[in-house]
Amino acid sequence: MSNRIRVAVLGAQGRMGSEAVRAVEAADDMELSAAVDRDDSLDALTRAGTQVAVDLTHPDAVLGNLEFCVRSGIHGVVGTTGWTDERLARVRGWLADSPETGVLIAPNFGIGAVLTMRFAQQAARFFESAEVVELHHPNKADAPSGTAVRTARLIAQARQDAGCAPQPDATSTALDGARGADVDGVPVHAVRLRGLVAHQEVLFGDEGEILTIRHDSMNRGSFMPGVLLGVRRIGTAPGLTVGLENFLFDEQGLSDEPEASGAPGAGDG
Ligand SMILES: NC(=O)C1=CN([C@@H]2O[C@H](COP(=O)(O)OP(=O)(O)OC[C@H]3O[C@@H](n4cnc5c(N)ncnc54)[C@H](O)[C@@H]3O)[C@@H](O)[C@H]2O)C=CC1
Ligand SMILES: O=C(O)C1=N[C@H](C(=O)O)C[C@H](O)C1
Repeated sequence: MSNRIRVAVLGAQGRMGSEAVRAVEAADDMELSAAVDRDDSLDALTRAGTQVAVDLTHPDAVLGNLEFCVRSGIHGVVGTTGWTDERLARVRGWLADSPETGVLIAPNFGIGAVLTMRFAQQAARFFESAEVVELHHPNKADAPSGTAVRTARLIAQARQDAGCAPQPDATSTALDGARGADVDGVPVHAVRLRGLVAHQEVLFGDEGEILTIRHDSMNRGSFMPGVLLGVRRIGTAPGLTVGLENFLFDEQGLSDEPEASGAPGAGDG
C-alpha cells in the first residue's frame, strides 16, 4: 500500500480548488482521493480512504463539510473564510469527540501574507495609528477578507498588550463605511476591483513617518506551497490550529517571537 497522503479537495471546481487539485496531483508524497464540488456527496471522501480534506468552498458550506470530515476522522486543511468565535467553538466541539483528528484553519496560505501579519504584529506598538487596506477580485464573497480581519486583530492585541492608547481619529461626521470596518479599534478597508487577485497593505503612522507593509498574491499558485505544508503537517497536529504560522515558523526553525497566533478570535479567517 502506498504511503502517500490521500487528499480530497472540496470546492474542486473553484478558483482555489482547481489549483489545489493540480498541486496535490503534482506532489510526490500525495495522491488525490476525491475532487468534490457543490452537490457532490461527501461519502466519496470516506469511500476513497481520504486522510486529509482541503476545504476551499464558501463560508456557507465549510462548517457542514468540516463536521462531516471530523466525525469521519478525516483531517481538515481549511482556506475558506468567514470564521467567528462561535464557529471556531463548534469545530473545537467536534474535535473534542475525535481527539486524534486535526484541523488547520489558515486565513491565508501565502508565505508572504503570513509574514505580513507577523511583521504587522511586531510593528503595531511603535505607531500611534494603524489601518488595514485589503484589495481583491470582485468575485470574492466576503468583506473584509479573512486575512485583513486576522491582521487587524493581531495588531489590536499587540497594541493592547503594550498598553497603547486608542488611535487618534477626530472624525465626527462620516458617510456610512467611509472609515471602513472597525475590527477591535483598527479600521479595515476593502477594495473590490477587476484585475486584482489578493493584496493587502498595512499602514502605520506616527509623527513624521509612515510604515507601509504590502503583500501581493499575483496568482493562486502563490497559495499552494502553504496548502501542501498544511496537508503534510496536519496529520501530526491533533485539535484546532489557526494560522499557517504555527507550522511555517516551526518548519523554518524561526523564532516564534512575538507570540504566535495561539489564541484565535472572532473573524480569524
Ligand atoms: N486561505 C487562503 O489562502 C485563501 C482562501 N480563499 C478562500 O477560499 C474560498 C474559496 O475561494 P475561491 O476559490 O476564490 O472561490 P470559488 O467561488 O472560485 O470556488 C468555490 C467552489 O466551492 C464550490 N462549493 C460551494 N459549496 C460547496 C460545497 N458545499 N461543497 C463542495 N464545494 C462547494 C463552488 O461550487 C465553487 O466551485 C473563499 O472563502 C476564499 O476567501 C481564497 C484564496 C486564498
Ligand atoms: O477570496 C480570496 O481570493 C482570498 N481569500 C482569503 C481571505 O479572505 O483572506 C485569502 C486571500 O486574501 C485570498
